[in-house]
Amino acid sequence: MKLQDSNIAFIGAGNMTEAIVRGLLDAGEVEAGRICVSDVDPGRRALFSESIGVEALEDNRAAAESADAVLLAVKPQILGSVLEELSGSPVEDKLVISIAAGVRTRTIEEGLRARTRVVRVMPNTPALIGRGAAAYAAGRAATEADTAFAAAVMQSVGVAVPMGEEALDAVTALSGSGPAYVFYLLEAMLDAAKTMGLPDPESRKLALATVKGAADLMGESGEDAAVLRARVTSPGGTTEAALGELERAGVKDAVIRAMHAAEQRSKELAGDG
Ligand SMILES: NC(=O)C1=CN([C@@H]2O[C@H](COP(=O)(O)OP(=O)(O)OC[C@H]3O[C@@H](n4cnc5c(N)ncnc54)[C@H](OP(=O)(O)O)[C@@H]3O)[C@@H](O)[C@H]2O)C=CC1
Ligand SMILES: O=C(O)[C@@H]1CCC=N1
Repeated sequence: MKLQDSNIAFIGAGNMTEAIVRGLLDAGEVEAGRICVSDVDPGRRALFSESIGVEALEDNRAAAESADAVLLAVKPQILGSVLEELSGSPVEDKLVISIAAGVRTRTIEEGLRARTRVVRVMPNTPALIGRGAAAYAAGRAATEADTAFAAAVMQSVGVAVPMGEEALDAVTALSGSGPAYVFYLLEAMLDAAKTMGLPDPESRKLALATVKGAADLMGESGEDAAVLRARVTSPGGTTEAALGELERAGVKDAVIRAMHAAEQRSKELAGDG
């Protein structure tokens, strides 16, 4: 099954579906006519049909039945009811890709059929601009072609790496939730810049270039974060003063605790926390 020749249905047309669909369309990987979404919210359906230009239905079964691959993108807490709705339909014989945090491929197989081909993916929202980071793992009945298809969807909106399913809770904590940690840091940096009297548009430009530049420097140099941090930190200088505050406030430990909390929450959403 080739990505360009396939019809994809997204069940749940929320933030993550919007990021992936807009990312796929912008990348020119899939024609709008091959994408259908379904959602309970008329406002979301209107956004997809009117602004994004793809079919948007209220009926999950109808959306899924006309597709070659069905991407489950509702909240983990309501995935069970959506699986009930889809069970006994032709969806059970299609490739099912789930992006729901925590929910195991086995749970989806049990909700549909043991031989339903399931691939679980953990994406993130920068997929919207083709800069997503995703990891994926195959269920018991998924073929290599199925895994390749899910990988192709995610690679067309960013980087995608295969992982054992047992790693996906940790991946969720790292890259699934990760953009929020960076936005949190940016919020704080920009709040501080404002209190120092810096003008908004310039602060935003400088802060974004700093975060992107630091990430790219680490990627291109291949150096560890600690080495690059040391190169910024002149003895007795400004960075040392700043990092001292971060250390005293226990920020590094808090980030570590935050990621463990996200991983734990992913396990709880799976029902085995
Ligand atoms: N946002 C992110 O960064 C990431 C999200 N994910 C996963 O993606 C999934 C979706 O997350 P996200 O897009 O943020 O969530 P959203 O809440 O933005 O989107 C879910 C959408 O599904 C709708 N919905 C609710 N019930 C049904 C139903 N029975 N049938 C069809 N649609 C329904 C919701 O409507 P309403 O709001 O009215 O309930 C909402 O529009 C989650 O499982 C999450 O774990 C994974 C990685 C990253
Ligand atoms: O917060 C969440 O549960 C989802 C999964 C990863 C990012 N957003």
